[in-house]
Amino acid sequence: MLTVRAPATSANLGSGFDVFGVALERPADVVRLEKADRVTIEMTGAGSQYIPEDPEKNTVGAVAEALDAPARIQIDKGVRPASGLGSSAASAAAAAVGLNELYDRGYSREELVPIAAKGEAVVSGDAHDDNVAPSIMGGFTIATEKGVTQVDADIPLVACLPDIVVSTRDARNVVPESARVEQMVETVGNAAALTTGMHRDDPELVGQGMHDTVVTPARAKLIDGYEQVREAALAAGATGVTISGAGPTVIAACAEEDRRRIASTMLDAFGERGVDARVYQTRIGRGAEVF
Ligand SMILES: Nc1ncnc2c1ncn2[C@@H]1O[C@H](COP(=O)(O)OP(=O)(O)OP(=O)(O)O)[C@@H](O)[C@H]1O
Ligand SMILES: N[C@@H](CCO)C(=O)O
Repeated sequence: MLTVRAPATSANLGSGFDVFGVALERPADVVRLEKADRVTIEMTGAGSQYIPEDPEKNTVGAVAEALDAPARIQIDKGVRPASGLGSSAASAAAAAVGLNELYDRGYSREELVPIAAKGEAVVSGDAHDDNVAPSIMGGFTIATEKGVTQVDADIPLVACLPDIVVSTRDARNVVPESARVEQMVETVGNAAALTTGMHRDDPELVGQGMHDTVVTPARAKLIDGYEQVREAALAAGATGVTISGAGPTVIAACAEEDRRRIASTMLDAFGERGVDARVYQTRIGRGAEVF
């Protein structure tokens, strides 16, 4: 059997709604695949009891169909679904990379991004590239209609996942339909700062660029304790804090030496609201790996 490890991802990063994404060093999904006459899916791991094994409803089914690559697919979830950590995308990315190899289809990593995004369309209604792109290509990615730009970057991160479920579909329903020109100007500045920070491996600039006044405030209302956790993380030294993906994970950029303190502060802040949470001390990492 072929084994693929595909990382969790954090999309948006505040100012890059539906465009920016990063691969996380941890957690990750591990997917095993072997050729078969038809697609079958077996799920284990975090939250797997809530994920359908029906190929029509699981992200990997659409990927196998797009690649005309039927297989027995075993998914060990390291990334809980509806987390804002690109759970559905990690499985889709692993399937795209693994089936491409198993069936010798010859697609490049960049060409596999829209194929994996077909899996995302199964769960959220739209084919977003911003989670599958970093899960396949690693690093920091800028996904637009013209394709994906990838930058290797090294930024320490803390991802704090509360015991709250926010589906991408619900989080998209609260996104404002329009923004003021001043907000657009601010967003362009922040996105440019963040991109430059990624090139320089500069957590200060990345954190500064994570600020967003358009989408994040609307979504924050879906996450009990978001403001308190954000303020606590900033007070503990985080350079920027925002919602990861569609939430409920809250993600902070920081300097290496502050990461442990920020992680425990974020856990405590959720705890003070009576919300259980788990925390990943992580960093920007590699894309899907085949073993
Ligand atoms: N292989 C899969 N792994 C995880 N979730 C899956 C998979 N296939 C289908 N799903 C469904 O996708 C939904 C979770 O996806 P959703 O996009 O809401 O969360 P996410 O991927 O963690 O978040 P985000 O995209 O915001 O980072 C759940 O309803 C789950 O049942
Ligand atoms: N960019 C997407 C990521 C989740 O798929 C969103 O924030 O809705």
